[in-house]
Amino acid sequence: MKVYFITGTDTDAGKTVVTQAVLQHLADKGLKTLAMKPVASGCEWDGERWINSDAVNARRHMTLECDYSLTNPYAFEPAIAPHIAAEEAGVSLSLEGLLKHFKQLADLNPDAIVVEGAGGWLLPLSEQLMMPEFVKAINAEVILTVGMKLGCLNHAMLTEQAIFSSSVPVLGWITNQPTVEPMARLEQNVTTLKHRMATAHLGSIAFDADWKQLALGSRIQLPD
Ligand SMILES: Nc1ncnc2c1ncn2[C@@H]1O[C@H](COP(=O)(O)OP(=O)(O)OP(=O)(O)O)[C@@H](O)[C@H]1O
Ligand SMILES: C[C@H](N)[C@H](N)CCCCCC(=O)O
Ligand SMILES: [Mg+2]
Repeated sequence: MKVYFITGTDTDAGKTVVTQAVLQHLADKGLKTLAMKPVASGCEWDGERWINSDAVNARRHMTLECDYSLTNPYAFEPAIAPHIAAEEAGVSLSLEGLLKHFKQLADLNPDAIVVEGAGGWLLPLSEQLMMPEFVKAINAEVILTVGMKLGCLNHAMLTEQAIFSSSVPVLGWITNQPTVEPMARLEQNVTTLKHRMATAHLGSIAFDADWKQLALGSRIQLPD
């Protein structure tokens, strides 16, 4: 079983778009997939539970089925830093708790699990725990979403270095245009990244207001 962890240069970089593209790419290859958004802040009450739109979207693109609570075991209402949302909700986020839910997904025997982070790479989950510890524990390979805006060169290189420092393998990076107007000199910035990043450019996703309805699997390439 392969595990992909989708991180980004920042919140709003396009991790959810890239998560969709990765799930579609794997489905196009005929693989059995499940999705996980382990910790989500920014949720809506559906009458029974807190629901997060990233998790809902990812679930549309996985090929196996599971209960919502396995995709998104920790869901908090306010769109704030998750460790603060958890503390306010009286929830203690622990590595054991996260791994228990991940194992329930793995027990469904998928070929791949695609996990979307929250925010950027160095995300606190509690006073003791940071997201990279979970990523390492689930033996994930990281895909870095680079949200193409001014400042992204620094953020992309810093993030790649930080992932290396966490001793977690990086598969590569995907460029995403999160705004209708592309950043100035978009192509030159991509060229600079290709020159400066240590890992592979796995694809690029253009802005499209209808991205949720699009087949994005062919926009990226993942090694087998
Ligand atoms: N390629 C794109 N085309 C159209 N809209 C996009 C694209 N990429 C991002 N957006 C828009 O930008 C916003 C942020 O993107 P997204 O939700 O994927 O970010 P994220 O990195 O997943 O953030 P979070 O940390 O909240 O999970 C969304 O509202 C999305 O609709
Ligand atoms: C609410 C937002 N859209 C994300 N889900 C959470 C972003 C957390 C960022 C934490 C930080 O690095 O400051
Ligand atoms: Mg997201």
